[in-house]
Amino acid sequence: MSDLTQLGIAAIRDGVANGEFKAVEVAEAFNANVAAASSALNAFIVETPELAVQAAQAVDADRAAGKALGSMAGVPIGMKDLFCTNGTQTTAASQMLEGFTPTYESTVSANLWAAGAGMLGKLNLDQFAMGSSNETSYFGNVISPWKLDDGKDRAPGGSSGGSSAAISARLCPAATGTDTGGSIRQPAAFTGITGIKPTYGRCSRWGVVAFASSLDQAGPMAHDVRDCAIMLGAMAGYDPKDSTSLNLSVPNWEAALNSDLRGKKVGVPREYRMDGTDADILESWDRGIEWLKDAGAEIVEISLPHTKYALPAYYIIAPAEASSNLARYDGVRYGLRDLPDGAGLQDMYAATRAAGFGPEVKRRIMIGTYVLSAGFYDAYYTQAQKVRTLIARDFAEAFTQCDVILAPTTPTAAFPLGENSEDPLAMYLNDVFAVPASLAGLPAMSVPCGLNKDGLPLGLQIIGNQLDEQGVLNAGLAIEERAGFVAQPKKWW
Ligand SMILES: NC(=O)C[C@H](N)C(=O)O
Repeated sequence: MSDLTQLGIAAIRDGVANGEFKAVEVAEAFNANVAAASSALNAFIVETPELAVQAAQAVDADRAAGKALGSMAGVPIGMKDLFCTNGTQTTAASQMLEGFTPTYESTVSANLWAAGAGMLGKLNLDQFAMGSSNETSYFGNVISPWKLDDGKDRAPGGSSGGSSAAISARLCPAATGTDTGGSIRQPAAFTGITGIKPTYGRCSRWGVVAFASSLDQAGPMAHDVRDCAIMLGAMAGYDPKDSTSLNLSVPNWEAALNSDLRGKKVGVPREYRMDGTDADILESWDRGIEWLKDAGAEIVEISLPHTKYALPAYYIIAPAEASSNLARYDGVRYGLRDLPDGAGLQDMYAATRAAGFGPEVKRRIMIGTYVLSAGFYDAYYTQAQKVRTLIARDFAEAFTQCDVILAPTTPTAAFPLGENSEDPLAMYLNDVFAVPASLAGLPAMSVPCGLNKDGLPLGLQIIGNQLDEQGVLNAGLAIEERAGFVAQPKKWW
């Protein structure tokens, strides 16, 4: 194989296991790509080439000794900088945590290392995972490798934009993401890669910097459905350290992949045909419906009547939880401390939080504090929780009529950087198709389905019932096989 960085997880794992190439060669090839793209794409906050090589050496040694290899053996990955990594700086892309080096490892990253993966570095993201374009990062925005002739820099999506950019530019074959309201799916759609948010509770949140704890879920981002199935299998599993972790065994999703959808019903939600959605996206949705029919599925129209309330409910619940979670950054325990001369404790809190949080994080803390305040709690927070229940019920009802749901991932393709940054509502609208599944805790995936008329990637979303990652992956595979998406960004970095 001439260019090892063109390979995904399955091909690397198999090639290392068969002795076609060494894990160290793979790590070095990706390290070289990371180094070459460092300043142009800004996808990594910290690069750890030595850790990638060390993990690969251990895999090569195990293979030479005839030991059994893990499901991710020899695969170097990028780690979203929201996962605590023992001994490597973890910042959540904030000034607040700049220089914070955890003394413990998140459960998900520990699971990946135990499966034989190695770390290429910590990936950039929107600050505290709040954003849809990566422009809220304290370390500067990631630039999507996808460029058009207009020469404009485009958003790689967010919040997992370092992950999406790095995978599509072949700086890593896969990366972790987290998804609170679209943060895996929207960046995957913007960059022509695949990403799945599993059922809430599948992956432990222990050691993941908290944003909105009732919504936050980790998941894999990779080139294709098989790679996502493999990596999710390595990430997931019961963890007594996370009280919302599901005490269930992890299915072998890869072994059960099957794109034959005969006997399956695919729901197409009427309410997702929304004004403001690009014509290209609506066309790709129609094509997706035809592909799933071709795979043997029966298409049924379904109704998710409370869809239009999902976005407002999300932008109440997520900030409410964020305002509570982020109260811990007080300058006392860890992270930044700003202490003006002669100041007291209150002044220290205020100065620390004023300096350490960026504008979007402050906006959400203020919204969250407002909707939780005594006079407004019932009017906003309680109402939003009721809406959340109705949305979950809509899905439960829909899944009596279909097995999986097909929808667009985003209303538009990747937008130029700066285009939405002055208008938070326009930015939030990007999440319109993603947040309903988040509020209901359902598994949902984005699969690339083609390019729009300008040449930018588009994604289709598959939403499944609770715990039915397999159904989501199988429908995703049926789309992937028919879309034949092989486009890559033209290399300019
Ligand atoms: N964190 C996420 O899932 C991204 C979403 N756009 C948000 O800003 O909340």
